[in-house]
Amino acid sequence: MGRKVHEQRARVVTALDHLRHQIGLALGAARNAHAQAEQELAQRRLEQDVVRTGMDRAAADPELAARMTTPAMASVVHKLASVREQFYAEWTAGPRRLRELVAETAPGPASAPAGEWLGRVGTSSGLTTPQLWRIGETTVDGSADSAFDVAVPLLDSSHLAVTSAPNTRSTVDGLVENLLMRVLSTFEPGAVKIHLWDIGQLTGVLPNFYALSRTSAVTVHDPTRLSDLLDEFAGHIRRIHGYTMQAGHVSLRAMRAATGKRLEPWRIGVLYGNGEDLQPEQIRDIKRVASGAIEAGMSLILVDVPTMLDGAVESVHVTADRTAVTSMTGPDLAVRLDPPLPGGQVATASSRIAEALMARQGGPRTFDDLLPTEYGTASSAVELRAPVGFHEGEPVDVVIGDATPHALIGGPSGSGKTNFLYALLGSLCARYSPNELALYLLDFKEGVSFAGLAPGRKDESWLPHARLVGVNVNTDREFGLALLRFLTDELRRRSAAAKEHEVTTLSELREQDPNGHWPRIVAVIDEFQYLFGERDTVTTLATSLLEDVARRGRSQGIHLILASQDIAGIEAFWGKPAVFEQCTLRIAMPKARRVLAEANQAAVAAPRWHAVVNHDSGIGHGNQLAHVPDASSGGVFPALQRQLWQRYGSTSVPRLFDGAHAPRLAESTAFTALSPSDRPHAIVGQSIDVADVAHTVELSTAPGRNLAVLGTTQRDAVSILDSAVRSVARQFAPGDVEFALFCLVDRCEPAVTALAERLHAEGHKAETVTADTVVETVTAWAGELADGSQRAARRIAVLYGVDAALPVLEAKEPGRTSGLDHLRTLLKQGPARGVHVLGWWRSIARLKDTLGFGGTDDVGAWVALDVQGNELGPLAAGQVVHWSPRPDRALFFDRTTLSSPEIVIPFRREEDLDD
Ligand SMILES: Nc1ncnc2c1ncn2[C@@H]1O[C@H](COP(=O)(O)OP(=O)(O)OP(=O)(O)O)[C@@H](O)[C@H]1O
Repeated sequence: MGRKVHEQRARVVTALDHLRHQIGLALGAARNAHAQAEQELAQRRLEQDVVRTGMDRAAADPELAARMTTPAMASVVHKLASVREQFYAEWTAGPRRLRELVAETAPGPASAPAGEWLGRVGTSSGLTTPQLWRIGETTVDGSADSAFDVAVPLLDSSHLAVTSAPNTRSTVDGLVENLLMRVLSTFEPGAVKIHLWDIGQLTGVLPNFYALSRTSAVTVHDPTRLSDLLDEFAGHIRRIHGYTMQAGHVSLRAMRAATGKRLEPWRIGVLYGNGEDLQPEQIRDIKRVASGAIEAGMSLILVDVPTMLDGAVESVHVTADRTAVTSMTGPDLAVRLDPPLPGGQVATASSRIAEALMARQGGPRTFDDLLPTEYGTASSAVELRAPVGFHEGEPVDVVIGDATPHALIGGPSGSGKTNFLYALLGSLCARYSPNELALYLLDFKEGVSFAGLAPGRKDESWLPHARLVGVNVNTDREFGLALLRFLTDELRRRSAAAKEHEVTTLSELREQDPNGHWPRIVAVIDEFQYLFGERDTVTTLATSLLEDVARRGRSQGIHLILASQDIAGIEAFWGKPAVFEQCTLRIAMPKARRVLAEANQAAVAAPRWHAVVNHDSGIGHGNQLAHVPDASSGGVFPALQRQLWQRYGSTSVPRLFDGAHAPRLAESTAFTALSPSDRPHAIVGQSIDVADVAHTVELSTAPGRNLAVLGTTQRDAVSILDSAVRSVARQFAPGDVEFALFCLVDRCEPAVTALAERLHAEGHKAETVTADTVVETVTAWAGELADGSQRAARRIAVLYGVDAALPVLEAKEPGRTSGLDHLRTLLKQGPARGVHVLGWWRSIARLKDTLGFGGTDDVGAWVALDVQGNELGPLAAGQVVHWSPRPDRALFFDRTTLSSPEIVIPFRREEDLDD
């Protein structure tokens, strides 16, 4: 038993010894591995520390030097030395390559030393821009040989954020001035606009730019008005973005490349903060502007404005005098900034660029500068586009088309509205032929502002594009209605044609119907608020017609230009927002109010002879300021008109409607066009209409085909009878008509005699009847009606002052029918037998007396002079008649042709013209 136990124990002890040995071995191996790992770690740490510090600096550092000289670290030191050797062997070419790169992408003033360019005016037209702009240099190993340029991207590429250590403002200013001067000296003047804003300074931001700040190249903004500057930038971005996208380009740069034209200047906004946070909304606006700016050719340089911009932005942190670190070169390289440019030389260079810019923009432009070299070559199929003025030497266009179908022009009296209209009309008419553009011009102002566009006494020429010129229509609001009616008729005609050709727009119609005559129509209504001047049916009708034209005109190429003294004009729109909203083109003359959007104050600040042209319904970002050349002083417009007239003049003459001018029968188309007819019409007076037409009464055989002239105004009454008789006479050969002129009022005798002589001269039979023979004549004429025989000739009885003869006519002799009864017979039965009465009654009561109980049916047509509307109702089928008598106008009603009475202008007899 004892031996067995002993053997067992010995086995255990042996096993344990073996185990201990094994553990000892394992532990020894682990210790070794650990020691090796620690050494490797120390080597890697040393390697890292040396790389971070740099070999040379590490050797000078006691702690690092001690570590490096440890024998265990020899391999590390050796490796680093060989890597460094190899790197420097390659790097010797590095600075050269970088220098070449900068020279290539930052040519000329963008990187060259100032002595080579400072003071010279740039020449690049700005189709492309340098990609980098030098700000300084740096070196990796401190040696001059390995120095290379440090340059930053800016235009079309990036924003720049500059931050500064305390007391480095002069270095920062030097950096910014240097950069801006390189940019300004690269391009021809005007290609870059710089906006300076400094939270702490009203003036004195970059004072060496003073000369440029008097031009549009540099604008210094009020420190309290950052939001205005940001709004302005946002407006430019929206506008530029709008038109580049519309033309199918993603950015201004892409559009420039595609079109080969520099359409806009680059804009650089330099914002100096003070390192403290701006207001949250200002930060938000800066970020918003920054995010869309690059595509619109705008870059921001933010100095000590603590914000992170999205997208492309490079940074420069000025650490000490002329020293900075930049995002281009990384945190390890200290950049030596270029020395500030000599202040005097910068000021001189600024003056030179400013002078060159002013010379380039030219002095005040003239009307001739608005005109193209070749006239009449533009097509209006898509739109009308013409410059109307200039801004900093560049033309400012007005576009009338799909997006801006109608225009509203406002400005106080004398602010140049009429001049603007002339500039616009001249610029348009020189570009578009009368086949492309037709004008309808109406001026409600007293005066004759458009009269020169129609043929006149002084000048035989006219504006060939003008189809209608209406002047002095301030009391003839109906003429405005007539124009609007004409335009709605034209709308209808055009939409019918469009339907027929299965198209919807004018440009498509013109494509489908190339031989059709489809000019764009522009109707100008100056002082249009007169249309809405009273609470009456004219206003109601004008409103609905105007809304119709405004809504539907766009697609049919019918455009309105409404001009007014601001307040009055805008108030006229109250309750008619449709028209106002459709006028997306707004033109505000200086001091115009309410024409632009409420918050848009551009017109307040606009200088004299300028206009704010806004194609965005008056919203601020659409503002384009334009100096409008003088187009209205003597001889300027007429010179163009004469050239255009010589070119196109043989086309039809525009109609001139002059409300202050009494029309003459002999000059009226309605009269001159008359020829013999078996359906004679008596002309009563000129219509208030777009076409040169007259109101007439057909003298047919229907009952009631007689005419009554009512009122006391002898001159007009005589004129109306005169034109009625002369027009009838013109429609008959001698012998086919007979006239009896009843002179019942002595004062009419000269007129009656003159008319009789005229009729005789024309070969007509015309007897003169006086108060003494009136009864005898009507009795004879009535007798002839009664005997039933049909006369070959028509007979016209013309009675001047029937009321004066009533006592004689009413006189009754026993057993005989009175003269009055015979007259009644003539009125009642005459028309059916070719006998008509044209009579003048000086009061309605006397007319009623004449007609007796038979009612008014026998007078189917009447003309009222100084008679109030309410007296006329019974003569107009009981309708309410709105009529307040006014000089030289009359109210006409013919129940067979008119639904309600209309205004006529009596023709003036030649004998009365010198009144
Ligand atoms: N751009 C301009 N350059 C030079 N003179 C101008 C210019 N614009 C207007 N004028 C002159 O100023 C005067 C008033 O201009 P205009 O008649 O165009 O003003 P308006 O606004 O139409 O005034 P109103 O409503 O009283 O007729 C005219 O004598 C005109 O010749």
